[in-house]
Amino acid sequence: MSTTMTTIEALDENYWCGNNKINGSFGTKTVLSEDSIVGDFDTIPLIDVAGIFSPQISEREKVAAQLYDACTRVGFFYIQNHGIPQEFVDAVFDCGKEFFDLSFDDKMEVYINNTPHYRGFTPLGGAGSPGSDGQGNMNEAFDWGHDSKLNDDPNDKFVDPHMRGENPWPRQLPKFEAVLSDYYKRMRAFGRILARNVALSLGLEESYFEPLLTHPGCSALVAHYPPQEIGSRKFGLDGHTDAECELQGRSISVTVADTTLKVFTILATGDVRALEVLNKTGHWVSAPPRKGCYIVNVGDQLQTWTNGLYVSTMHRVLNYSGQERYSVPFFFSANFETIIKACGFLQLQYQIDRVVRTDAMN
Ligand SMILES: O=C(O)CCC(=O)C(=O)O
Ligand SMILES: [Fe+2]
Repeated sequence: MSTTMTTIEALDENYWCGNNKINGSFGTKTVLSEDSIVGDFDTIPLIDVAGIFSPQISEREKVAAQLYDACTRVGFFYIQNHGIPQEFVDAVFDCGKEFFDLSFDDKMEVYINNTPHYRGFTPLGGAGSPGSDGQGNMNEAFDWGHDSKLNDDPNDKFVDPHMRGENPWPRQLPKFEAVLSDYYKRMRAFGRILARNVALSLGLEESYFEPLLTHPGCSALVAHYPPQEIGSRKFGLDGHTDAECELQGRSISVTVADTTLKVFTILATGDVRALEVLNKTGHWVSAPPRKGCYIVNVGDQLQTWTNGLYVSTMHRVLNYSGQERYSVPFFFSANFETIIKACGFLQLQYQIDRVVRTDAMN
């Protein structure tokens, strides 16, 4: 096995498949209804994360306890008081809108398939499973991620030819690269702090993940979802978890090469409601934007690291709002060459958890 790829190791038979899937493959959970419901939004917790910046361990522990609760029960949570100024977010949205307003030919100059490392422009309908009209998801997007200019690790020896590569920037928009690069650096810095609190929430040393986050293969995208006809059975983005384990149409479930997996996603939603999260009873619950908040969700890496204790929950986008929608997910990932495997301590922990739950049911 090469050490220049992100790998999910085969999981032991006690691996619990979260609420959605087995060993990283999609969609084993039964969806009881295709229609969304106006859900109880309290089921997606709101966490004030100001305490993660506190020098006092008691403050950090208070946040960690809430993270534990949200990540084990839901896999999604809102965060407020995250310290990222709104103008940084707005600037990325503005750049995204300018980009999507370019002509199709201009956008195609940075076509994603012109790079081997998944960067640049995906046209409307160009990703996801094609429907009866041959079109995929009803969104267009621009992806960017780790490259030599964004790297902040002088010891980064990662040389994989597939994920290692430069971002193609649109020549028509002079500020685009600077704005998206600034945002990337800020979100990576925030992700590293949040990862310390995730470690604390798991009863690990706060620095536990740090050696794996020195040149993390984070990526981000700005997406545009045009309004969809109500009731149309097209998706803005079809049901998925944040694994992105798909390469050239092949779904890869156990060993994942040439792609990055997500530890967690930090999503700026804009102000248009369209995101839906599959809750534990198999219903799609709307997750509306909340002012000043990001939505964070557990990705497949974290689900694997925690042996399924933290759940990577399925979600989708349906834009029935009648408005143009934009969103900016930032996918926080580990170093490309990290081998992702469930930690022994957490395997034990989860087995104990499961015994307790079984006892409680009897
Ligand atoms: O735009 C959204 O609300 C969600 C986007 C998303 O789930 C993704 O890009 O993985
Ligand atoms: Fe997602």
